[in-house]
Amino acid sequence: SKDTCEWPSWQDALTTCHGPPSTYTVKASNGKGLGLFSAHDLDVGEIVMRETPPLKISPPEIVKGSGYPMPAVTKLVRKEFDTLSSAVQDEIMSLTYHITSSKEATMDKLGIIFRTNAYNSGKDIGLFPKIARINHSCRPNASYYWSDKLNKRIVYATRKIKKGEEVYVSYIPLLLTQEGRQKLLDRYGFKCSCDACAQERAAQDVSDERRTTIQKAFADFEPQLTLEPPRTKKARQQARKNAKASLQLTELVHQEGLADYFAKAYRVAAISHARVKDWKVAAIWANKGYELKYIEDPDSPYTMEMHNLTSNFIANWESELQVGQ
Ligand SMILES: C[S@@+](CC[C@H](N)C(=O)[O-])C[C@H]1O[C@@H](n2cnc3c(N)ncnc32)[C@H](O)[C@@H]1O
Repeated sequence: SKDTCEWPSWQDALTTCHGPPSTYTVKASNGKGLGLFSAHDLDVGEIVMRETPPLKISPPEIVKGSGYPMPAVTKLVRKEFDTLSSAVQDEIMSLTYHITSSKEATMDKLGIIFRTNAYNSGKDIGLFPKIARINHSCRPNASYYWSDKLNKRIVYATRKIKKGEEVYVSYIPLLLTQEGRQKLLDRYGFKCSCDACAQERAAQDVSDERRTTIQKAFADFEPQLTLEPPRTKKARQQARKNAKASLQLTELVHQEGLADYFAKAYRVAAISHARVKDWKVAAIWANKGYELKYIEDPDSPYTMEMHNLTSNFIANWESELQVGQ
């Protein structure tokens, strides 16, 4: 029997196939080499795939200004690679890679494959040959995180994904203009042709403007995200302004479809409303943030923070209702 069964015919195959249905297929993606496609409809938070890295290294020290030293990384990777089965070795050697200079053409291809496809995974750097087939989008429909506990990288839907739709993650921070994003993607050796980058000029300008505004708003909010109540009249006025602006921020993030930043915006809205003692609205946003983060990792510090804030705000809201009775 196979480990997984092909979707959508897995139901017919149930009598002969004892593995779970496969949740994705890998096939050609227009202009992007191979890509990963969902084999069925996925809701927000549903898992696309989970993968244990067959190859992991504990990285050497970073050289200031130039990152990890390639010769040392390659040596470590080669040592681990030699212990793998030939099937896994072949899978790794079939991954795409990007050479950044003519000097690199003579270097060990394995090191370059590792650089193009590996991810930080806790204290180590790991290679995930299946996840490595996921292409980049500047408006992705999936995200991933590393679970130390499971020793797996987990890819999950951040927006609804239809059966047959390509799954995308982001390789870079997304709160940049199209030009800024392309500069970062140059390192990966491709011109991005995702939905967000392929828009016509006018729509592109609107999108650039939104991302720049969102970036600035997050930075401006950062020092004000404390639960300390405002003491002076001026500070109270500012806090009221902030509460309003936080709703505009969540709206902008939604308009731009940047699901990776939803939870961050909800946190800003929750804390900003708590500072003006609007406990009801604060509790609603904190709970929305909690639900999103719970999907990703029930035990992460962010999830815990949102859980504590939600219960805190609800308690305040309830005591306010009792006083009002
Ligand atoms: C980690 S691999 C992703 C899987 C790859 N398409 C393959 O065939 O193995 C990264 C490479 O995929 C291609 N790629 C990923 N996202 C892309 C995009 N949005 N537009 C064009 N090419 C893309 C680039 O060649 C990039 O170097």
